Amino acid sequence: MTNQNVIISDPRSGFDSSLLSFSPAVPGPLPQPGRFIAVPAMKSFKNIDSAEAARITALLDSMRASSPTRRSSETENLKSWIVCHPSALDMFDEIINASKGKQIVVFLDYDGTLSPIVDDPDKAFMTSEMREAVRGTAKYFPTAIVSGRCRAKVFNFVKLSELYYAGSHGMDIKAPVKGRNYRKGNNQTVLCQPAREFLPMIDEVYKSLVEKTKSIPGAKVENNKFCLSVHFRRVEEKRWTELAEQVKSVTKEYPRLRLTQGRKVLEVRPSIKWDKGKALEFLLESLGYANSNDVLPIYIGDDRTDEDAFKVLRDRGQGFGILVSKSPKETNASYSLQEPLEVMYFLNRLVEWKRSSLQQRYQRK
Ligand SMILES: O=P(O)(O)OC[C@H]1O[C@H](O[C@H]2O[C@H](CO)[C@@H](O)[C@H](O)[C@H]2O)[C@H](O)[C@@H](O)[C@@H]1O
Repeated sequence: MTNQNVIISDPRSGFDSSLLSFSPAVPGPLPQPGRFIAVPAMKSFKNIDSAEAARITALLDSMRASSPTRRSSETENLKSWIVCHPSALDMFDEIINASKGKQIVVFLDYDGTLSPIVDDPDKAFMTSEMREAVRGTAKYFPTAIVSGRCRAKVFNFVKLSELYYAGSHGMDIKAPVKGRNYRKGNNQTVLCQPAREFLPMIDEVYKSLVEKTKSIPGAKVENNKFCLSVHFRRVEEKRWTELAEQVKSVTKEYPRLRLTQGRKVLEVRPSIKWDKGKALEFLLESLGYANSNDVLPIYIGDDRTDEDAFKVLRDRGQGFGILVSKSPKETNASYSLQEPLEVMYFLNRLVEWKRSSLQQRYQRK
């Protein structure tokens, strides 16, 4: 079916079951009937075929679900979820025990992990207390920020030159110029930009998206250098389908780009096999820990895109993924933290533990 209006249902509503087979590439929150009551059951799509309409619907549903509002009936679900994904604060001693004889390496997502989610992406500042916690962490452990934002923008928020930065979902990686000698005398800037050839295409698509979406109040297109974010957060929900259609009308001309979703955001990015998981592996290798048992990576993130990194850790059987979430989500992470404040507590505990164990070692000498 092409070039005609397609009526498609919410996958949970029971309409049009032929379209239920599409599932997002990454896991989402546990399906809970009745949870999406504000969502219209049917959406009307113009000028796109049914398969495409199903894909857009799935992306939008998945996007809604990644920023859910907690209802009292969900408290029970949360309790049972926590049993499988206990708080990293409660499991702190287990994490420390697992790190015996190993170098802890810390990976931190930015939005929703170090800074709270806010309406205006340009105002997602981290607190100075959080900055001190990250600074302390980097003093004792190699520490990387892994973000969907472009590297320069996330650096402007974090403002710590001693960190590794992987911007654009890991497609732009840089090590601190004066890197610390963790393992192999790494004092050079490591640079990895696997999507370089896409830069002109991304710029072109950015301009088209700005033009196409300018009539939709609240829509915002963010240029993250190797990828783009189209923000839905300040758009009236009844216009989300229209916005998604506009995005699709641009990206369908670029088969080498793909669409993924995050927290009230659609991301346009190159279809290359590179993601936050690959960035984590690249950074471990750069630090001299490829195929090594002497390392314990800890990755903390809140977003769908962080699942790629959680999965790498799970597949390697190494380290811990920690999901920042207040509601139950299907995840490859081992542990959870509820919000950025808890992330800060966790980082401070890591720092305190390391400081006191170094002190004890010094006193024994
Ligand atoms: O990988 P991250 O560091 O988590 O970046 C993912 C996206 O984060 C930002 O958007 C999200 O946070 C905004 C500010 O709180 C919020 O307004 C938006 O709704 C969220 O999706 C950032 O603006 C995007 O470019 C990143 O891709």
